[in-house]
Amino acid sequence: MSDASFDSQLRENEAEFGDYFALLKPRVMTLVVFTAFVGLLAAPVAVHPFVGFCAILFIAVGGGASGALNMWYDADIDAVMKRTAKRPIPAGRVSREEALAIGLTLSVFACVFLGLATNWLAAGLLAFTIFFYVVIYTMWLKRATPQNIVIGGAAGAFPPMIGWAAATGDISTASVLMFCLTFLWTPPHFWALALFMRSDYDVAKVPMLTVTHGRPATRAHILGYTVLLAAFAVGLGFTQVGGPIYIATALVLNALFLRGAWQIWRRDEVACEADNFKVERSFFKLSLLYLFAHFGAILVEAGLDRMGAW
Ligand code: HEM
Ligand SMILES: CC(C)=CCC/C(C)=C/CC/C(C)=C/COP(=O)(O)OP(=O)(O)O
Repeated sequence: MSDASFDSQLRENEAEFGDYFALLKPRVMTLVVFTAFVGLLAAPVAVHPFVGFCAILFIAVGGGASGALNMWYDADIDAVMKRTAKRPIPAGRVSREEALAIGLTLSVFACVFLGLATNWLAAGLLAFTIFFYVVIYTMWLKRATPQNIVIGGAAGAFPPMIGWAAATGDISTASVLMFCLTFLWTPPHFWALALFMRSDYDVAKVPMLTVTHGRPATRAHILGYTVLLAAFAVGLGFTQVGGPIYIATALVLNALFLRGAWQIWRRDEVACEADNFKVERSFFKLSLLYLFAHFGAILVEAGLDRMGAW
């Protein structure tokens, strides 16, 4: 990483509150926080609303802190990619040192206060998730292997387990199943984006699958993982996490997701260039709806179970 070149061009412009907030990757973290929220509420124990609120707040702060640390380390990559060039560090509004200080401070704050508000298993899982995203994914795998997001995706899959642990103080089969759902979802989610952003990663020399193995291989990987994900996601409906509403949701969304993956697999470069990756872009958007709806359905099923128990 070229510290000097970045630091010399930093602070050309004054930072505003929005720049510091942007360091926390708030848009991506919405879904991260939602899955943590579902993990917390799906757990079969009653959590005091104030404790639940604090738990979600500290998980959100921890997630945001990991985003700031990611931006601190990846400032060189972000500066050369069109999608990320306007982020606060490459745009020269926040320095790398500030991002590092904010990321570390908020990480410690979030883990300690989550521990105090709930329990130390949840705090330990949050600390491990931040470590995994920042050190294992960002500092190591992202620049080392095209399997970066398959392995690194584990980081994004932990939040429902953290939420569950915050409520119960343990790790159970149900929370591991929620982990697996997000883990299997991450590759199609990300590779769809990589298909229409390939030139960005090319320029930044990030060994994403699209760069190292090309788009046809990436399309085949998307289809393969989507089949695996669909089998798992529908199967989940027949476990303690699922139920009829979840199954109906999963059937519809997995049919749509499989159709999208199939269409992507059959596409050639000419068609992609002609419609500016329309199919890939809508598959990426569908991936967001997909995870949101699955976790939403898990939440509804948990609520119905509780009502049945009353
Ligand atoms: C290693 C795993 C992952 C990678 C590499 C990845 C990568 C990305 C990238 C590059 C974007 C575009 C962001 C931008 O334009 O700034 C994105 C968007 C997004 N990701 Fe992921 N993602 C991963 C896992 C997750 C997980 C686990 C979640 C949630 C549980 C998630 C939720 C989102 C959301 C909500 C967006 C849309 C943000 C927007 O509206 O702009 N991602 N992802
Ligand atoms: C609670 C907690 C600590 C949650 C962390 C959740 C987490 C690891 C989410 C990963 C999602 C994400 C933004 C990946 C981006 O990859 P990238 O960094 O390569 O993307 P970029 O190019 O947009 O920076």
